[in-house]
Amino acid sequence: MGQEGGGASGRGLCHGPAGLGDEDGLPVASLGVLGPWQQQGMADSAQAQKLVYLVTGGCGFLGEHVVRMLLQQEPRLCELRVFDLHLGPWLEELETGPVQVTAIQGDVTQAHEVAAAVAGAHVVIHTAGLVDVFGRASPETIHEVNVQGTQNVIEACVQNGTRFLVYTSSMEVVGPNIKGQPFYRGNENTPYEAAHRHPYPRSKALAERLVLEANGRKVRGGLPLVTCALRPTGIYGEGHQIMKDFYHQGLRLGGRLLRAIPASVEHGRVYVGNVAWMHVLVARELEHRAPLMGGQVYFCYDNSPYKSYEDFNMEFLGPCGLRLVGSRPLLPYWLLLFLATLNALLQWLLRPLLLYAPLLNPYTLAVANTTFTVSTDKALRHFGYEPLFSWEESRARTIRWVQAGEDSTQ
Ligand SMILES: NC(=O)c1ccc[n+]([C@@H]2O[C@H](COP(=O)([O-])OP(=O)(O)OC[C@H]3O[C@@H](n4cnc5c(N)ncnc54)[C@H](O)[C@@H]3O)[C@@H](O)[C@H]2O)c1
Ligand SMILES: CC(C)CCC[C@@H](C)[C@H]1CC[C@H]2[C@@H]3[C@H](O)C=C4C[C@@H](O)CC[C@]4(C)[C@H]3CC[C@]12C
Repeated sequence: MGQEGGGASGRGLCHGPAGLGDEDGLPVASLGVLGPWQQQGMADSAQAQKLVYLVTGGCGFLGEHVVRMLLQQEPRLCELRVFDLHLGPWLEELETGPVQVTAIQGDVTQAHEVAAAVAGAHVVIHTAGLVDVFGRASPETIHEVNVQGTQNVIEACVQNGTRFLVYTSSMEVVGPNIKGQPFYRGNENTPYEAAHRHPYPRSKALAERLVLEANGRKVRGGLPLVTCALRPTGIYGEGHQIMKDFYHQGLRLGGRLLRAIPASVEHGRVYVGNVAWMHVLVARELEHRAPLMGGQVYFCYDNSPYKSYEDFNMEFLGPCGLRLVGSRPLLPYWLLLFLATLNALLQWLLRPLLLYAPLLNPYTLAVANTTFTVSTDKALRHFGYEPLFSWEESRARTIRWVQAGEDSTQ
């Protein structure tokens, strides 16, 4: 991918918020996008292309879906900036088209890099984050990326006159909490004691609070910032690495996975395409419904069935040839907890020598073993959200992706 110095190219075509100028300083690469079908859609639209969007973490699992969804579903898009620590090779596949796609390699912990990327953007969708519940990164690093990174994004919006900020939060901002209390098909108003010890949910909760408290702050030019936060449950779909890990583990075990969690424990899941669609809709509607939506949180939901983590995975892994052995957990809970604790101890002991970060640890066991599901229509009431993909389609797409055996989401 070619890289350019200086400000993001293509901005001359789009007008920044309140006519603010751009800043220089980041390595960027401009990529035209949109297939012919999308271009047709644009031609049909009477709306002028004028908006500049920035997606942080745009090369991650969710971020890539948000980027592709914006290109398909946001006809007013003029420039789409994709900001990530690691730019994905798939960006290169995007062809020249009416929307300018600008790839920006940058780090959210570096305030000047974020400010340069935000300059001239109308809307920021902040999905970048360090998703680590396995002890791969230090608590300090998780805090720096998730909390300081989010603060940098907010300040960049304020400095640059960018008025609309959508933050990808997480269900873990609420729970499961350290007491392992169930949250059964709750909504945004369901009382629940949100108490965290783990660095990841703690960082997401702090970052979410920063975003919500920033709602109403005056940005450059004097208008108020409008923010909101989306809280996905466990996301699945094309690009979901943990699903692939379970698939390969099952293949290694001769086509079997061993049940560890009771089937009665419900774990909330949502299809990545619907999460992306919800981000696009929120970003679009924030301007018109600022008094209603500003400072609000929304769980991300769709029609995926309520099941245990393992039973849900079998909806995809079953058709790929795997079998879940046991109608009840094959190991007693106390033994699983012992193994999880042993893993944590080994991680700590081995840390000076190597990184030992298995999927099973006391925290992941608690999350998988505690009912946490949502049932709400807040997003429908506030901004007309309905899932774009049915459960059948979400399932079929995910199965196709697991079977394809590649890492691309397409
Ligand atoms: N995966 C889930 O089930 C889930 C559920 C709820 C919420 N979320 C949230 O959704 C967001 C995206 O998660 P994901 O599952 O796509 O994770 P991911 O790791 O696939 O994507 C995160 C992206 O952020 C980028 N990033 C990390 N540190 C960065 C930095 N310092 N500067 C710039 N970019 C950086 C990564 O390179 C990556 O591309 C995260 O904020 C996460 O907390 C994820
Ligand atoms: C006990 C073992 C059999 C299974 C271990 C599974 C474990 C790795 C899974 C279970 C639940 C998963 C989390 C859940 O889906 C929701 C989220 C929220 C999101 O913000 C980040 C990812 C995360 C924590 C999932 C990580 C993997 C978990 C813990």
